[in-house]
Formats: sequence, structure tokens, C-alpha cells
Amino acid sequence: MDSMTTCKQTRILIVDDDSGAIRVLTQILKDVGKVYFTTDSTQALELALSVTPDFILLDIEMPELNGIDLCQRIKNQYALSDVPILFVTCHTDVDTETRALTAGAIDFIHKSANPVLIKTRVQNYLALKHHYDEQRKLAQAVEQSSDSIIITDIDGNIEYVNPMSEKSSGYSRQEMLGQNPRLLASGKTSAQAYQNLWSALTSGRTWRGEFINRRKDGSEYIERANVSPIAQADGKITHYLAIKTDITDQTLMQDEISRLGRFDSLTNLPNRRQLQERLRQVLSACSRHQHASALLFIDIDDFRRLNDIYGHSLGDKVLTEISLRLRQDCLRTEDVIARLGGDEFAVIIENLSKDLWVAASQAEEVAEKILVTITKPLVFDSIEQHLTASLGIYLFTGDDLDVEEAIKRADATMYRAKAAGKNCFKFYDPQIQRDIERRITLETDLRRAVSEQQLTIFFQPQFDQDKRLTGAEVLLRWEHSEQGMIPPSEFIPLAEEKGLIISIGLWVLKSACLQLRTWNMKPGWEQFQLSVNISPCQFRDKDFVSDLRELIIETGILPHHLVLEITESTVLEGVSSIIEKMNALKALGVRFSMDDFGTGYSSLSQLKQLPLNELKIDQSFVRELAIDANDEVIVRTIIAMGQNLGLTVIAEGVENASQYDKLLAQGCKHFQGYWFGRPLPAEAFEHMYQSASEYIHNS
Ligand SMILES: Nc1nc2c(ncn2[C@@H]2O[C@@H]3COP(=O)(O)O[C@H]4[C@@H](O)[C@H](n5cnc6c(=O)[nH]c(N)nc65)O[C@@H]4COP(=O)(O)O[C@H]3[C@H]2O)c(=O)[nH]1
Repeated sequence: MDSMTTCKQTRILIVDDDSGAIRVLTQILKDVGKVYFTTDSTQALELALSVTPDFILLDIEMPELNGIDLCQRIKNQYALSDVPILFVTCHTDVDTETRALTAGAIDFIHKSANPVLIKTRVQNYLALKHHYDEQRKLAQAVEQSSDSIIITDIDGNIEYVNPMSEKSSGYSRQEMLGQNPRLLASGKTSAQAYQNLWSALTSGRTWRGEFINRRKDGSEYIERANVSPIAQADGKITHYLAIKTDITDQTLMQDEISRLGRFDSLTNLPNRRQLQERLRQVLSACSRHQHASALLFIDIDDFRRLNDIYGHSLGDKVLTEISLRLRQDCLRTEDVIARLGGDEFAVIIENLSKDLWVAASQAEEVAEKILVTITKPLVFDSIEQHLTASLGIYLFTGDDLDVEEAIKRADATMYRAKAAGKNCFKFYDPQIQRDIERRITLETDLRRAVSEQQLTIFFQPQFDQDKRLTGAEVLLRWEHSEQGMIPPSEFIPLAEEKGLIISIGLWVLKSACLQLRTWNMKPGWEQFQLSVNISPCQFRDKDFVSDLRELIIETGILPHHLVLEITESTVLEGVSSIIEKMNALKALGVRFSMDDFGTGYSSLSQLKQLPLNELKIDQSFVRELAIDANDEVIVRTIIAMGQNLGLTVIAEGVENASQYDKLLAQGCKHFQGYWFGRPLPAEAFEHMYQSASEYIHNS
């Protein structure tokens, strides 16, 4: 017998009206457990309830309450219903025995039975009860577990689910029994996880991992699971056991904690830590691709004063609104904006140009937008706020730079902007800063130059192969009051960038037309023509055709004496709409020249579609003509191509006789360049070529 049966806690109750019988039984069972007894069957139930015995021996024939009735009463008590009852009786008839068993007794034994037999039987029943108690405890633990427990057979059919499984999945026990656990699959648990699960189970090991499951109502939940094979004594696997804990809340909490660690709680923008992470990535991407990127530090001017006067809650509203405006009005979705704390924001602008000067003007554009956005009035609690900001811009290409250093530089630059009077931006690089400042001044000056008529046009003569003057190219000049002559290569890109080129270009056209009319009225100058440069954005302007039509009517020029010089970049985007526009202009009578030809990427097929009259060989090919054999081939090809297409070919930048001779030898018939004449103001031009009027081409 096992130790349990001899354990002191085992309590045995004997009920018999015969005290002699009690004595005998007590003697037999004293080693099995502590024996309690009574001869009064009417007291027995009460005694049993207080003792809660592990085993009861009952006599059948007793006065007042017989053993069978007592047995029923005991069985009716919840606390005693599992206690095994053995009848010890003199009865041997089947009827009494049947009634005894029906009343709930486990067995009966004759009073005269051998003591060893009685003792052994009691011990066996106690062992059985112990086993049953253990099983029940286990079953209760599984049923009441706060983990979901699922048992499947070897084919994966569910044989058991505990109440927690029903609760967390939303499926009832009936709905799950017989099903495969994939009933709960959401499709989001990785295939790798399932592979690992089955490889562990088939080799008899436990798998630990996570499932992303789907409840009956469709919602998803995450379970941390231990899935183990259940093996028989011989090692044969008969079942699988899954014990799972719902960790959805825990995961969400972890996500939230990690989100809080990376985002600013007020504005929901990335915080300093995330900015550092992103900056690290951007720096290494910059080193790889050699693109420039910019880090902008933005600090709201005098924000502390606003906080002190109106309180932090208004301050918070202002910061939230500013973060929204920056995101929506100033930045592309791929730009990173972070709040570093207080009134400090930072922006990373990626993938700027490889050319640092172009990158600087791209960053400048964003900085300007930011300044404008922040100065727009904010109204909170009926109070209108007018804010400004100071910006520090650090441009980088990723070479030899760490995150902290980049941050330090942008930060220090922002303080320079503050020191310079706030509401402005500064670049870290002093050379870029100087260039930007010059461009900013230049822009202001250019606007003034337009209104104060500081702009003027010069004319550079064009000749044919017989050195007869055929016309001139109109070239814009800006005589700055302090800086003297500013070259068009400097101010025309600025005018294009700032949208000033439309009005400037129109002014050039008008001045050119007026001059053309004057000259065409002079004897000998009737066929003289003027070429005017047209910027791509000027050409694309929706009013360009109508403006030119009005000019032609207003000035009364002969439109075929006006040549519009466009570049290959004008026709780069949307060829069909460009052709349409060129045809509309052609209908007015004007002619077209393709300027700087050979430097762009126009294909022959594209060229053939354009209603051109002239090709202008770029001066870079002419310059090297005597030195570079390649350029000679290019020039020859352009001339042949132009002639095949029925176009006039003019070479620009002819600086000496040898270039002229070579061009002439290759069939070029029109020329422009310093060797023939430099650009001159109208009066000087007229004076210079008055005497040469007989050379004016009259074809
Ligand atoms: N080295 C050398 N240079 C010569 C020679 N002959 C002429 N040039 C210069 O070459 C440029 C020719 O003009 P472009 O290619 O249309 O190039 C022009 C044109 O793209 C632009 N531009 C000038 N005026 C206007 C204008 O009214 N509107 C527009 N949109 N662009 C203009 O500015 C560019 C530069 O103009 P400029 O400085 O006047 O420079 C002019 C002219 O002075 C030569 O023999 N040697």
C-alpha cells in the first residue's frame, strides 16, 4: 500500500449500534487512519460533517435510523458526497445488498470477514479515492485556469477546451470540439512560426511562441503559447496540449510604451530620439548616394513670454497648431519633422540636389515657407498671436559626420539666426550663407530694378557668309546702381526661380519689338531681324501667345522678323503641348530658333516634329573647333542635319577667323560672336552698323 493509506490525516468514521463491533473494526483499522465512531446513527451525520472523514463504515441494522437511510443522507451532503461508504453487515440477501449499493455505498462486506480482508479493502478504496481526488483537483485547475487550454488528438482535432479558451476566442466548447485549432488562425502568424511548431512537436519537444489569432467576432488577439506533445508511457504521442496566455493588452501596452519613447506626446511628432535614429539613416544614405540633405532647427521666437503671459495650455495649443502647419503646409510626406521639446522643432529634408548650391536654394525655399507659415496669425481663446521663428540650417552630404555633430551644428546655427535679430534663417556654412544672402539682396534689388527700369537690352550682331548683317540677338543687361553690370547668367536663373521672368521677359519682348519696328523703318534695315531669348517658364506661361499677339499688333512689327530662341529644356516636358503652342505662335508669323543646340538631349525624331526655322550651334562646340576633333564632327553633323531639315544653321560664339573659316568650310552660313561684334546698346549698335547698312542681307 502507498504511504497515503497510512497517512495520519486519513480519517475513518465507523457507525454501528454494536460497540463490540466498533471495537473490533477500530482495532483492525488503527494503522490505516484515525478512527472516529458512534453507536447512535441519528448523531452520525452531524459527526460526519464535523470530522469530514475519508472513509465511512456503516452497519445496516440500527435502531431509529438504519444504515441505508443514513447512507442516503450522507450522500445528499455536498461536503460528504464523494466519501466512500462501505457497509459492514450480517445481511447476505441480494435485495439488501442491492438497496445498499443503490443508496450510494461503494461496497459491502460481511461482519465476520477476515480482518485482513476488511483492512485491505478499506485501504484499496482509500487509494482509489485519493487517485480520484487528485484527478478532480487537476481537472479543476485546468477548468479554472486563467490560461486557455486546448487538447487535440494526434490529427489536430480539438478534444478539450477549457472555459478560458471559450472566453478568449468567443467560440463555445461545442463549436470548437472536433475542429482544428486553425479555426482561430488570422493568417498573420508567420509561416516560419508554424514550421517551428511542427518541427518541435514531431520531435517530441515543446514549442514556445506567439500566435496572432482571430476571435469569432473577427477581432484579433495575440496569444503566447506553450504547445507540447502528450506521450504515453511507451513514448507514443497521443495528443497535443496547448496552454496559451492572451497578451494582447500587454503587447499594446509595450507598443504604447515604445511609441511614447519615440514620439512627443503633445504633438504626436517624432521626438529627439527618433530624430537621431532617422538622422543616422539619412547620413548613411547621403554617403552612399552623395545627395545632400538638410537638417533644420526651428525655434519659436519669444515663446517663453507667450507661455508666461497666457499660460501653458495656450502655449500647448500654439505648439500643436504650429506642428500641424509645418507638416501640412511646408513639408513633403517623406520629410521628417520632430519636436525636440519646448518650442524647438527639427526637420530633415532628404534627397536634395547633389550640387550643394542648388541644395542650398532648395533648403532655403523650405526655410522661407516655414517662416511664412509661422508668421501667419494664430487665434486661440479669442486671442490673436503673431509669432516668428529662427532657423538654423545645416546642409550635409554625410561625409565623416556623426549625428550629434550634425545636431550641434544646426542648433548653433539657429542661435546665430536668433542673434541676427530673429525671424530669419542662417546656414551653417559661411560660404553658402554669403551666397544666399547675396541672392536674397539680389532678389530685392532685381525687383527694384524692374520697377525702376534699371534693365536694358543690348544687341549682338548676326552675319551671313558674305559678312552681311542680317539681324541681332537681344541680350538683357542689368546695370546695378552699386555693383555695376550683373551678368544675365546670375540674375536670369534667379528671376526664373522667383517667377519674375514672366514680366521681365515680356518687357524684353516689348522693347525688342519697338526697336525692331524702328529699325525696320530705316532704309536698308527693312529685312533686319531680332532674336529674343524665351525662358522655359515664360514659354509655358498660359498668356504667352495672347501677350505676344497683342505686342505684335501694338508695335506693328512684321512678325517674321522676330525670332524666338528656345532651348532644348523648353521642349523636354510634354512635347505635344509645346508643339501645339509653337504652332499657335507660328500662326502669328514669328519664327523659332533652337538655342544652345547640341547640349541637350533632343532626338532627331523629336526635332523633326518641332516647327523650327533655325538651329543655333552652341558656342562650346565652336570654341573647341580648332582643337577638338570630336567637336568638329559634332559641328559638321549639326550643319548637315539642319540643312537636311531645311533649317538655317547659325554658329554662336565665333571668336576668331580660324573658327569662322572652319565653320564656313563645313557649310555654315550664319554667324554670331565677338569676332563679328560684341553686344551693344541700341544707339551704339545702330551707329556701328549704319555705315555697314549696305551689308544688310536683302534676300
Ligand atoms: N565667350 C563668348 N561669349 C559670347 C560670344 N558671342 C556672344 N557671347 C555671349 O553668349 C551669350 C549668348 O546668349 P545665349 O546663349 O542665348 O545665353 C544667354 C541667354 O540664355 C540668357 N539671356 C540673355 N538675355 C536674355 C533674355 O532677355 N531673356 C532670357 N530668357 N534669357 C536671356 O543669358 C545668357 C547669357 O547671356 P550673355 O551673358 O549676354 O551672353 C551671351 C553673349 O554675350 C563670344 O564670341 N564669346
